[in-house]
Amino acid sequence: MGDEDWEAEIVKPHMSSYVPVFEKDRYSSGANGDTYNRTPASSSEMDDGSSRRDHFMRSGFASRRSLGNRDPGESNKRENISTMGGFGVGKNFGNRGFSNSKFEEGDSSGFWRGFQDGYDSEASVLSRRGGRGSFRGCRGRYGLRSPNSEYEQDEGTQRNGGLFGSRRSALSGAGNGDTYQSRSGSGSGRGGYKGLNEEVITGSGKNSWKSEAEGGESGDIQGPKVTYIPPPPPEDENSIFAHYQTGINFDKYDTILVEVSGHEAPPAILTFEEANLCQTLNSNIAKAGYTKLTPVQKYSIPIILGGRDLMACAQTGSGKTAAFLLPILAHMMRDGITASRFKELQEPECIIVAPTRELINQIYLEARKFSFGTCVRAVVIYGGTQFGHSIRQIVQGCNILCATPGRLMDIIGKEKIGLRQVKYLVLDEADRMLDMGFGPEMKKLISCPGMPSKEQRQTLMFSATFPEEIQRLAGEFLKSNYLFVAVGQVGGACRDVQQIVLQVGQYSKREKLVEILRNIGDERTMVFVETKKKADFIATFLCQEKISTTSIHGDREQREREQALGDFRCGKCPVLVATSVAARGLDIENVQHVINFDLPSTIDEYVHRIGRTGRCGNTGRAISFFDAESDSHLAQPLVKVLSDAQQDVPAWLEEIAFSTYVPGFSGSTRGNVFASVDTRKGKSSLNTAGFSSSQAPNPVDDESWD
Ligand SMILES: Nc1ncnc2c1ncn2[C@@H]1O[C@H](COP(=O)(O)OP(=O)(O)OP(=O)(O)O)[C@@H](O)[C@H]1O
Repeated sequence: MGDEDWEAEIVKPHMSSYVPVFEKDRYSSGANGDTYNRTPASSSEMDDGSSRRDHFMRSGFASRRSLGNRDPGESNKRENISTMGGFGVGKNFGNRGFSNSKFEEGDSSGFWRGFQDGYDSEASVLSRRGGRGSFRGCRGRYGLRSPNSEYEQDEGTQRNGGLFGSRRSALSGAGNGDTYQSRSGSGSGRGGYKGLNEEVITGSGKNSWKSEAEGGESGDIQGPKVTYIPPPPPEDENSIFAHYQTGINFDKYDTILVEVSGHEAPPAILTFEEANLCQTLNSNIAKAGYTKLTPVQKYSIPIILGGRDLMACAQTGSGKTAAFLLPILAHMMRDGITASRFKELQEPECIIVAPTRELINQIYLEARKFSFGTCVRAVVIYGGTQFGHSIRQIVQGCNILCATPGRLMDIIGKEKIGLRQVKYLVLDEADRMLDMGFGPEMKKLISCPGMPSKEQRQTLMFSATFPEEIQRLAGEFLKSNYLFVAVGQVGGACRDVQQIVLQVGQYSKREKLVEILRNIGDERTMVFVETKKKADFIATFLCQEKISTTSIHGDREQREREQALGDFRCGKCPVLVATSVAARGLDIENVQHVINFDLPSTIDEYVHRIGRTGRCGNTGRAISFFDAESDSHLAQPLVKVLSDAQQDVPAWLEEIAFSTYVPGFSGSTRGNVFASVDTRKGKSSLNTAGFSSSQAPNPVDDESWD
């Protein structure tokens, strides 16, 4: 089958908005590509299976402390993969996929294999390239990713920036054309490097964060100008307050154990009335359909109202957004905020940052909802949209600025935002915001001229996962007496999600996926894959199978991303194929199923992904395809997550976990199943409001896992 035939064969009868572009050039670029040699992650130091199992059991497999350990040996091994691959034998996608096989052919020799090989080749090529992305490692100690991941490719490019070097500087300085964006085309085609999950990274030198603005969004790397202007948010009250129903398990939230650590935590509140919010806020809360506080709200609201810094960790879908928005708005109302008006330089009182465009937009809509009828004006700005549009939104007035990091830094560089008035800095998905991807940007933000010091502002961090390393980094942003709220287990999966893990080899995945989706029928389903190309491929494949599907990933234009999300939300396309860009935060009504076609590289991402279902007391189901060849490093943490969420653990998964178990590592690497609670421990005082209570300080050691 020639290239033309291939293009003709992709029939899209059920595609609405999703129009993948299969450019032959893109897929034949693997001519010199090298194979990524998947390395089984079992690297136990023990030879004998039974003694390994004994040791495994003795070492307390069921205890968090042992389970959380990631094998550094494995980490090293995985780090080296790209290097190995770099000298491996190349396979050409074009030859194997297009020329020799038809799309419908068997998995082992057909397109699928060709796609995989071509894809892997490309990843290897990227990771080998000199200068920018020459060596890829794990995300510090807490970010193992397979080398073929979208994230990893980006990460490799930014790695030269060093742990807290400038992501942008690192990208822009090299000046060679051998960049990710030069390959990936559409979504990042405006010339900027599309960093991590979402941002366009441009610029050069020490003031590189100014360049997106000054260079008309393309900075010093040439590319088309971004002209996309997102549609305005709904104006009618019904749409603003549209919400979905809490589920049958909403009341069970009350039984979740909550721990607050840090000194002099204010007592939790049990009702909205106790929060003493102003009438307008109360009315908005009622219109939003909130009658009862969720646990994270019960604890966080009084803490924030009391002016304290906060790090809060609560399960996915349990209302963290309102937990910070409501008290911030209450403060603003109480302090008598001045109504926004047109000014060239706006000085917002609150800045909220989140890692992805869709998520920050969602937070903005929530802020707009809760501030309805007040003089507080929320504004959202994010990459992939016309820069001038962002500026126009801001100059009209801005009390709460919701932004993705890249666009925020650019707008600050353009001097449209002054930071002197900032009283609240919120990092949603804070562990993501502080990791090596966005950490440098966040550090720059807090050291920008005018930004009040941490003593003078209130800093709030929220996530469902909080690795210990990240908690330690967070200290730089927070006052030393910050409070730590842990609802349930830090990093634990939501119990309302039924988790099923199936052992499926990579060449059987498509067939299994179709089988499952046919059984599911029209129920909304998110299918997660590891790479952008695979997202395109699987979406196309499903459409060809007559399953209405759309896709979202970082190579799609922002317009397409929003259209895809819209089509999924309204049910026009009940299947959304997504990369990690959609793993965190997205709150979409009626997502009944999450399918991990590819498991993510870290257990945290798994927790976030499956949290797209089973939200707000509703139930959901997550099915994960576990490929023993590539996913064995996840076996241990997966067993832990499953058992802690009281899910069935397949015997075969336990076996793999046994066989890959390596004793003797302390629980502090990113492979941890969970971070412990508050890394400061020893200052712990549990809540006094009825869930559990203990004033006894805990020693700072691994025992804090329990
Ligand atoms: N007290 C409440 N009563 C009813 N619904 C609520 C309440 N609090 C939040 N919700 C709703 O629950 C849903 C999930 O909330 P939210 O998106 O804030 O969760 P989250 O904890 O931030 O999740 P994630 O970890 O995935 O980001 C939203 O639709 C929100 O409007």
